[in-house]
Amino acid sequence: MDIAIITGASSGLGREFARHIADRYQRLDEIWLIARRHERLEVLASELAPSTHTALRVVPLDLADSSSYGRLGKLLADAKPVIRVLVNNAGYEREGLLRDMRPADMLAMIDLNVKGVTMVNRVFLPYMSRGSFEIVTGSVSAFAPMPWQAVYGASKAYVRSLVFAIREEEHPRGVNIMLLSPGNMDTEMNVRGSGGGKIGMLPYLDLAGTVKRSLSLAERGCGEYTPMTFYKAYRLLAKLVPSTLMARFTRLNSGGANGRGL
Ligand SMILES: NC(=O)C1=CN([C@@H]2O[C@H](COP(=O)(O)OP(=O)(O)OC[C@H]3O[C@@H](n4cnc5c(N)ncnc54)[C@H](OP(=O)(O)O)[C@@H]3O)[C@@H](O)[C@H]2O)C=CC1
Ligand SMILES: CC(=O)[C@H](N)C(=O)O
Repeated sequence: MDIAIITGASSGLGREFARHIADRYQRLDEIWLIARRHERLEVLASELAPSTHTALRVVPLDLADSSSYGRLGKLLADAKPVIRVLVNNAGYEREGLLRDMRPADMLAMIDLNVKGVTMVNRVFLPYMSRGSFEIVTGSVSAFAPMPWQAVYGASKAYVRSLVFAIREEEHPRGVNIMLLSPGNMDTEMNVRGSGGGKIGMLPYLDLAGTVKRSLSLAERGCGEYTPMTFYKAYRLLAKLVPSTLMARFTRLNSGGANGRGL
């Protein structure tokens, strides 16, 4: 049985990936939609069902919760699928001065963006084989230290390092892993116009275009995709300039520039 799996499918970028995957890979036997909000996933599955022959499986799980990995392992052991497409996308973001942040928010970012993204790989990679590919959603926030997004940025820097390492591990057996590093997207996490910092004034990506291009690049074996010239230039700048200076630059563009600090 050939399947695709999308984490964080209940909204934003993940939901867009689910729509495009259902349309683009009509020969899949199943698409598994994972997130916490069960009803949202059911609505998406019923929206997609009329236009695809692929079965849609709703898998409501909290990927920050360690017990979920065992439950996924059991599902996989029962179904014994070949995972053709994996979109490891679920993520959580809260901003603020680290010394003022709610510990629960900080832990939620670490538990999902670091532990969850890692364990999704551990659980699913053994079921991928030659020709399969994975897209992992990082962020431009990984390129340089981000005051007011210190934990989030660091969690995405972890993702970036993890992806490039396991990409090499998987390359010999023909499984491609691609890091997608988006800039601003108008989703529940980052509703356009809602933030106080200057980061919200930076360009927003087109979700459909980002998803289409990500899928075609990952199919072709690409390792890294940062949409938009603006964010590609920022990636290059962050490579050339020392991190301590970059952090000063990113502070001026963050919530801190407005004294927001949440
Ligand atoms: N929006 C932006 O500007 C940017 C976003 N990103 C990254 O893009 C990815 C997608 O985010 P985006 O679509 O923007 O935001 P959304 O908030 O719209 O989507 C986040 C998704 O992750 C799911 N999720 C959150 N917590 C958990 C959890 N504990 N277990 C399982 N699923 C969870 C949510 O579903 P549910 O609540 O139902 O569990 C939802 O489906 C994230 O990794 C984010 O960090 C990167 C750069 C910029
Ligand atoms: C560009 C951003 O700061 C965004 N909020 C993100 O999630 O990385």
